[in-house]
Amino acid sequence: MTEKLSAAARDAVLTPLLENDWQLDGDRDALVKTFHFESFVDAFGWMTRAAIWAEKWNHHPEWLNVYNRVDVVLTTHDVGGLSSLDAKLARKLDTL
Ligand SMILES: C[C@H](O)[C@H](O)[C@H]1CNC2=NC(N)=NC(=O)C2=N1
Repeated sequence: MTEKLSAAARDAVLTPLLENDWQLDGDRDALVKTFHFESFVDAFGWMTRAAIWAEKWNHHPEWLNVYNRVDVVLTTHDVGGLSSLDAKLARKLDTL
């Protein structure tokens, strides 16, 4: 069962991500980050790799691709805010 990140867990989980260019959208309790690539093909290839992990974990990003840029929003719709799954997916997106 996915649960919202507790107040106690938030700092430890979110601090490394915020230090790696993720930002908090406080209105939606979401993590947001823009990824830049050399080309559309690079961007779309990265999205394809990300999509495989998202499907494997049944946790899916909201994202917008414009040419070589991908704007990503991570939040957990089922709980109305951030869960550990968002942090897990954020860390994966940073490594792909
Ligand atoms: C029914 C299905 O398991 C759920 O809707 C999953 C699918 N992917 C999801 N992705 C995200 N980001 N949040 C969710 O709450 C979510 N829930």
